Amino acid sequence: MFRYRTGRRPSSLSPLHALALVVLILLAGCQMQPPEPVDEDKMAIDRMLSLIDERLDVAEDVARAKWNSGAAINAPEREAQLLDRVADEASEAGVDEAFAREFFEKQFDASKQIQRRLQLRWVQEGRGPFANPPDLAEEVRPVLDRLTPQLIDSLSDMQRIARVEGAGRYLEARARVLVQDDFDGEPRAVALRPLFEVMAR
Ligand SMILES: O=C(O)C(=O)C[C@]1(C(=O)O)C=C[C@@H](O)C=C1
Repeated sequence: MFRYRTGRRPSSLSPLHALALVVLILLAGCQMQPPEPVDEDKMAIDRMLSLIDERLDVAEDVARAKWNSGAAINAPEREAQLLDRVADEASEAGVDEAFAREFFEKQFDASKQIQRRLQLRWVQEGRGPFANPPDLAEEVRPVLDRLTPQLIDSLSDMQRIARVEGAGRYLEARARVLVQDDFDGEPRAVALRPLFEVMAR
């Protein structure tokens, strides 16, 4: 038969010991919290990620324009032109030129990955030309051109935040929320690589 046992068990903690234990657990908990960037830095990281996502989104318009015109996905002369501008604007903004260059090269690579994967899909589907493709020179590239100075501005924030403890961890967590993961997240990983390389974990 079930019997409720009364009386103190020999191993019971005294109230003082219990309190000390609670304080110790709380202290350990505080120490285990990984360091986080301050709110202002978090907002700057979110802004950077949103801009990267916006730029990746433009790749589909580029792919549609090129699908109809038959232009090559790789456009090295356009990349060179953009990189010249990036170098000028980066040095004006105090952003390390090599960092800015590497960052934009990876954005081009990510865009080309998306364009190739989309066009491959359209080939497999036996797609014809699009009815209303966007105009590459008049409509699509100007969108990318407007993003360039904003991205450079954001790179200057990233350069400042790079040594902040926990910035890399925050970047990683927020990237999963704010940046598209199309095509198994490969273009996203490519676009973010230069940031992960500089961010403190
Ligand atoms: O403007 C184009 O033709 C694009 O394909 C876009 C873009 C870019 O991301 O800026 C990507 C790849 C090209 O090699 C050049 C530029």
